[in-house]
Amino acid sequence: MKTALDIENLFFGYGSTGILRGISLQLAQSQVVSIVGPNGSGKSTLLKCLARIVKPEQGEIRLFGKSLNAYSGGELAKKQGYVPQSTSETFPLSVTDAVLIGRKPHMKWGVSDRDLAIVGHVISFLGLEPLRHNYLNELSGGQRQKVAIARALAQEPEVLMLDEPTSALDIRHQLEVLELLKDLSRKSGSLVILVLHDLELAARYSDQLILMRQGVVHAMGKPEEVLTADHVKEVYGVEAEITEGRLGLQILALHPV
Ligand SMILES: Nc1ncnc2c1ncn2[C@@H]1O[C@H](COP(=O)(O)OP(=O)(O)OP(=O)(O)O)[C@@H](O)[C@H]1O
Repeated sequence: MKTALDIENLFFGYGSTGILRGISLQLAQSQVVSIVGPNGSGKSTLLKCLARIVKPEQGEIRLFGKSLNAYSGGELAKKQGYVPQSTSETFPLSVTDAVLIGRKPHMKWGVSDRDLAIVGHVISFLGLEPLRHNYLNELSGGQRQKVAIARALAQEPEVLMLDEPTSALDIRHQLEVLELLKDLSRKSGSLVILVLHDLELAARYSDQLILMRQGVVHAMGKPEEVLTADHVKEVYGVEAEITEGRLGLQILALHPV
């Protein structure tokens, strides 16, 4: 499988505080990769570096073989999409218009029939049809989160990054969104990178996990290789029993160590 992202010896800090400390990864297309790890371990910061929201102090990120810095804003927006952790957008913008913004990198002279078709498709795919004329400020937190995901999907990026995309969703919508993202990676060959806290859902829907601890990659690989009782203890400081369940790994967190 073709490498989509190649990250080499990445360092980043806010001010003088080092946050990411020498991260190297190669991520191929057509898969779901989830970044997991405790609060403050640098998951969102890593995603922000990959989305070029913040600039690493040291190291190199290559997207399809080309330095991330060498992409123009327009080129980058066609290749990758990013959904931040929380979206507090309350502009007086309808759901349809908000999703249509995702098509902007592809528009030439205006909105095409194809743009409208993609927007309509994504809206119905995410079950937002009944809300399509509603304004963002009339939506619940979970509905707004779905609109942010819909916009990123409408962008049709080859690399889609989502920071805790299911944090505001109920269990049914969590499953729906994660199924949809997995499907996208399979059908369109996209690389989907998620930051997730729920280890069981991460294991179930991801091809690979990146387990972070204090700004470094503690372990990376298939979910069953990464989510071992030893790793959970080392990284989260929790004694856990991990078993193979019907739908994937089941993690019973016993007590802090
Ligand atoms: N804008 C900022 N300015 C200064 N420090 C920051 C900023 N954003 C994050 N940090 C710090 O960087 C560290 C890593 O934060 P980051 O958000 O990447 O962690 P995370 O693993 O995503 O955490 P969480 O699971 O709590 O969302 C934390 O110690 C945080 O306090």
